[in-house]
Amino acid sequence: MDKPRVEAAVRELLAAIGEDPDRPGLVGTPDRVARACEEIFGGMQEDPGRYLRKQFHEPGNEEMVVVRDIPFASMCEHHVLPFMGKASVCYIPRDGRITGLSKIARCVTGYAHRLQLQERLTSQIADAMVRELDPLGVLVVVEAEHTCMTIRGIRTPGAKTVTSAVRGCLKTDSKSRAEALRLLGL
Ligand SMILES: Nc1nc2c(ncn2[C@@H]2O[C@H](COP(=O)(O)OP(=O)(O)OP(=O)(O)O)[C@@H](O)[C@H]2O)c(=O)[nH]1
Ligand SMILES: [Zn+2]
Repeated sequence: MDKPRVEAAVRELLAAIGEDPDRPGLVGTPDRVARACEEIFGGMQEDPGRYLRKQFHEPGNEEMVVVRDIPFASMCEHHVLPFMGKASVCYIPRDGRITGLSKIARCVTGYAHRLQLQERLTSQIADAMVRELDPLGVLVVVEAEHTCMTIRGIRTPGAKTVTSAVRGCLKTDSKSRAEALRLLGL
């Protein structure tokens, strides 16, 4: 990220909305916003799938694993406003190829820290699981509230968007999928 350029843009935005960027309350704002951007968009400079490379081998284990309700905050690419919610990831390892549980949450956070669409965020998490673990199946469910729908526009606070991405046997085997959805509490 080009921090000086972000700072200049924020200063310009403040002026454009009719503010005085030099008033005492705002002098530090471009720097603060730029630092916030480094954090909020930090996932653009990394491959969040890399976290999943921390793996363990539990030979023969092909039992379902669920990490549920991982909180995240992301930014919608249409309005550059936050959308927040939780992601749940279910997978069935292939011959005991498992990853660290926290690494799944780190992967979610990494992809969330980009300008996103909820649908893309959901697919990217599922595809990273497939790429890094070659599991038998993956199901990702993301539920979020978009502030572009709550603080502006249609103004429907409480409206939730739910997206899913399904790969492998969880797509083809309805019994396994039903079990996954049960473990996800859906
Ligand atoms: N599919 C999808 N749409 C999103 C997401 N985040 C925001 N949106 C939508 O993007 C759309 C952009 O529509 P536009 O008509 O171009 O923008 P707008 O005039 O600000 O639309 P309104 O929000 O309806 O006022 C809106 O319907 C948003 O609700 C997302 O993650 N996925
Ligand atoms: Zn939006």
